[in-house]
This record gives sequence, C-alpha cells and structure tokens, in this order.
Amino acid sequence: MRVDIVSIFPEYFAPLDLSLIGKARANGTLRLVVHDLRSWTHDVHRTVDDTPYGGGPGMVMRPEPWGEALDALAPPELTPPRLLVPSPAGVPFTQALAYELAAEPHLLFACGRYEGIDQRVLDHAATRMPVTEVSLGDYVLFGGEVAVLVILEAVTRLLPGVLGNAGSLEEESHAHGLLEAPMYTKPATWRGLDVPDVLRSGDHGRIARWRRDQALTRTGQRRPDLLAALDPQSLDKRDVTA
Ligand SMILES: N#Cc1ccccc1Cn1ccc2ccc(-c3cc(N)[nH]n3)cc21
Repeated sequence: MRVDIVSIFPEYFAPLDLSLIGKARANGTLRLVVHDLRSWTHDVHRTVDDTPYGGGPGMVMRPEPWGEALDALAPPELTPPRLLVPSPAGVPFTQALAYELAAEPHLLFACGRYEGIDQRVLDHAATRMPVTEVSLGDYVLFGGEVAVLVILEAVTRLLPGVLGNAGSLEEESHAHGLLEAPMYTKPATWRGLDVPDVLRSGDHGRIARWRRDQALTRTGQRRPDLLAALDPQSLDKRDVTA
C-alpha cells in the first residue's frame, strides 16, 4: 500500500518510524511519504492560510497550495488515490472503514489545520478521485495529524503480514461487531484475584462460549448501540439462551 500524507507539521509523523508500522515501511508492505504543504507555496512567508469569507473566528487554509499538492500527488496519468480528509464533520471512522481502506492501493491524507481547508479543494478533488471526510469522534482536535496517526495504525495492522498472529484479528474488539472478552495471563492468582477457572480448564469449546458470553455482556453494558446493530443471524441460538 502506498500512503501520502500532506501536512504543515510533517514532524508529527515521526512516530511512524516506530514499532510495527516502522517494520511495515522497512519491508515494503507500507510505502509512506510525508509531505510539507508549504512545499507548494511560492511567497516568502510560505503562507497557507487566510481570513474566512463571511467573517468568523480563526483562519482557513488557502486552496492554492492544496490544489498544487493534490495535482502533484494524484497526477491524471496515474490511478487516482483515495483522498482522506480528517474533519469534525466527517463520517465516523470505524473498524469497517478501516478494513475498506486496508484494501485500497493508494491513500492520500490531507491534514487540515486552523478552521479547516477551503471547501473548493475537496469539491475539486472529488471531480477526479474518491474523497472521504472522516471523523474520529464527536470532539474537536487542533488538526488532522492525530486523526491520521490513528487511522493509519488501525489500517496498517490489517495489512497482510503486519500482525504476527492473524488469529488475533479474528478475536479482537469490533472484529465481529462485539467488544472483546476480558483477557488474563499468569500468575493464576494476583493480589488475591484469580483467573476465571474456565480459562484454565483446557476445554476450548467451553472457553469459546465463555468468551462469547462475556463479549455479549460487555457489549450490552458498554455499547448497546453495537448490539442493536448486530445482524440477528450472527447471533447463534446459544447466544440467546438465558
Ligand atoms: N476542520 C476543522 C475545525 C473546525 C472547527 C474548529 C477546529 C477545527 C480544527 N481542525 C482543523 C483541521 C481538522 C481536522 C480534523 C479535526 C477533527 C476531527 C475530529 N474527529 N475532531 N476534530 C479538526 C480539525
């Protein structure tokens, strides 16, 4: 997968040299390049923002540098990338969207700052590539960089070979639309607290049922919205027995 990120704070992405994302870049699974938006400015002050039409607080990112950056990174002769623009006004970022993005050959992230990017940048880009404004949640960040770090981590871990044990993808939270069951490791007793006996029973069928029950209980308690969204077909008959 190719990933391009455009930001006025390219140093925000230094963490992408670390850990499993760093390994994915080193082995070629992830070809990631971070670009400084100011590379596409031409004035002595390298200006990227201006006052908003219609008045209001703060500044808006100018369209010209963004237009030149997207022209350079998504030239008409190449297959267009999918443009992702973090925004408080975006669609929710979910595990389902992470899987969708993990199947894309080329992602292009536009990190806004100030009060956002001039809308015409997104409108013009949408005439030649898929554009998705994406939100991490109902709160407001300073800019898109933190959101891109989150999205990239969620997407990269889904790429083939990045996670050592692919099985762990199957059982984790949101993999089946449920929160995952509680996890335990040694010692069997810690500060007077025991690991549930079933997990030490060696009965894998019983353990799987216990984990499923725990996942359903947790999801019902913490995220009833997820439970409501579950396809009833995905709940086997044992899930509904009292
Ligand atoms: N836009 C905007 C905006 C609008 C009003 C006030 C502050 C900002 C700051 N900002 C500039 C870029 C940008 C990118 C993503 C987020 C963002 C995403 C989520 N889920 N929360 N916040 C915020 C961003």
